[in-house]
Amino acid sequence: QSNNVEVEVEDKKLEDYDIGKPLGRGKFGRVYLARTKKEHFFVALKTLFKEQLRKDNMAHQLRREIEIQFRLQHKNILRLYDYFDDEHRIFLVLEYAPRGELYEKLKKVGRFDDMKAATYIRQMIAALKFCHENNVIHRDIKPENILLGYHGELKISDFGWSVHAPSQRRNTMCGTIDYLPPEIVLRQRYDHNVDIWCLGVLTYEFLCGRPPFESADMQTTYDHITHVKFSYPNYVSDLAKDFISKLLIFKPENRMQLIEAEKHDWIKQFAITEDDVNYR
Ligand SMILES: CC(C)NC(=O)[C@H]1CCC[C@H]1Nc1nc(Nc2ccc(C(=O)N(C)C3CCN(C)CC3)cc2)ncc1C(F)(F)F
Repeated sequence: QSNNVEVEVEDKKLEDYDIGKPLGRGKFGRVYLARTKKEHFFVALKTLFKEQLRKDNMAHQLRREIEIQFRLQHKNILRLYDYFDDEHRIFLVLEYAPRGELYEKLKKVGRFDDMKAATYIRQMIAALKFCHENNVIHRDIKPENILLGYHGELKISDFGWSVHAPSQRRNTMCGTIDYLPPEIVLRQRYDHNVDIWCLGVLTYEFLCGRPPFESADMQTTYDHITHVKFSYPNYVSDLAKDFISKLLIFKPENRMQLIEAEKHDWIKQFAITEDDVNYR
């Protein structure tokens, strides 16, 4: 007969961790470097105040972030290992990204060259393909949501805005509108192609140090987005322009799909893959 082995999965709790230095502040709470007492495994501990979440009506969004990030396991998607709560706070046990925030790097150097940008974009394509295969739209791709792993590899995070495709955004937007595609600005139905548009905006920002539709006031930004009105600085290579112009297309169904994007010459010529790096 089968000997039913009781697998004892102990739920992690706050006392299972040594709390280290604060890594910074997230949208809804502080983030600390932490380490499991038993395995000495480093994690990022994100603390969220229940009162704050309730006031900002963000509990459903947090539930969705937990459900999605807990399930999606991919090397370019920041892992959510566990979550638990106490009387006033919710704790997310997230993957620690040792090389920090990508937008810090971008701000420090101003803009990336073709090789750096294409290497990051190739990893973003892999992560988005995985999300879309799992019927998840991220909807909030931007440099602020990208962290860097031990080897400098890209890790997207912050699935707070992600949903299952297709959907209609309910919550009001917070933060920058630079990354919004026309169909969301015009409050129409949208699908996974919103992430393709954001990939174009992200590529442009990597190469130029600012997003393509950025302007002094929101109304002008809206108009530039809905008319797809943008121009390239003269240092942007022809291959990069060709790549971006196939993503920033008004009609969602006319945008280049991820399987074509990963085979585009700009990626093939400039992206550095692991095989290029690992010596035979
Ligand atoms: C995606 C989301 C929108 N972003 C966030 O949540 C942010 C909000 C706070 C920090 C970050 N969250 C995370 N950060 C890390 N690693 C990390 C971050 C910053 C540094 C760093 O450069 N400093 C401390 C430097 C050290 C030097 N001084 C000068 C500046 C700060 C080094 C490593 N791993 C996991 C997370 C996560 F996501 F799991 F919580």
